[in-house]
Amino acid sequence: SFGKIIATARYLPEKIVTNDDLAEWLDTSDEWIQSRTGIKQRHIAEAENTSDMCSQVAKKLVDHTTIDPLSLDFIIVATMSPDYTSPSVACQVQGQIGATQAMAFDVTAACAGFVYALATAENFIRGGMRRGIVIGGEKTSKLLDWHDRSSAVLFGDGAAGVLLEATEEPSIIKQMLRADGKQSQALTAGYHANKNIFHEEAETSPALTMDGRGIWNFALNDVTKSLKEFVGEESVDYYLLHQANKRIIEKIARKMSEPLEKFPMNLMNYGNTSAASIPILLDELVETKQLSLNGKQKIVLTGYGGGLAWGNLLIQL
Ligand SMILES: O=C(O)C1CCN(c2ccc(-c3cc(CO)ccc3Cl)cn2)CC1
Repeated sequence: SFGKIIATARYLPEKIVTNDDLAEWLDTSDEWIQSRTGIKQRHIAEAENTSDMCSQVAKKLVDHTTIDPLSLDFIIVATMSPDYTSPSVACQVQGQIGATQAMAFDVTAACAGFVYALATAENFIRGGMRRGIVIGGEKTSKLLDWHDRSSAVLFGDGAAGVLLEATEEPSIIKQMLRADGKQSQALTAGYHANKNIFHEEAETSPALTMDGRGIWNFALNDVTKSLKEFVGEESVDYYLLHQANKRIIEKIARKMSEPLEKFPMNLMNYGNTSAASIPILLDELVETKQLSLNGKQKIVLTGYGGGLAWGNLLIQL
């Protein structure tokens, strides 16, 4: 069997923080942020943690499809901002929705996480599993240095995901997963103090660090080159790229010699939601009926970011 996306759902925390809000304590401006990133606002979770947002997504997927949670074989959550290292967010979600027959684990691949997780789920279905949930969820706001204007303005919180079911026709027809660990320091977050009773290491800040230039070049070179090879002569209706930066997406569209209309963007409303960015965009496109889950349209999902990791999926919806 093959996996088919049966339903999509998203959850954004209520609080909206605008560029002007950030300018109240950061030396930045709405003009700078919008012109350089395309971002106008972002949602920031307050009391809710990553597992709470992911559980909301799982609840929506179960409620909208009226499936029995006990019929779920797997729950996979892609996140770089888990509540804990143990238990996984996926296990927390599994408990919240009572899907006690499902195996559950997290995937850590930063902004490529959802693509890695969906490819992993497809492989489980090809291996015999029948139904599962794949979620990308982030609360990067708890990892940021909120006084570093170069990174604090870029990120937002949120979660979104899909319900995947076994069918006879292939839908996720091609996958490519890549990594370049030599550039692992280009985006770091959540470093755990490396100390125990026997060894003390100089304290390193756990705050997110980003080599913007390094990731920018990686996106325009490695990611774009892979995307060109991956797509080949396929005719693609929509490219759902990780929503990191408006100018990057425009440059990739040009390098692909494809019209910008094929590269929908919602980063202006959410900022960079890391592993949640692609499923949030997918759910919005389904909601506005630009995409329908009836097997006609061909889309490509492209995640790229910390690791460095990146990946492409070609899906006939
Ligand atoms: O000065 C400027 O114009 C700055 C230059 C640096 N910028 C960047 C650089 C890299 C990213 C980025 C981040 C991730 C992590 O999810 C993944 C993919 C990308 Cl391409 C986002 N913004 C912001 C505007």
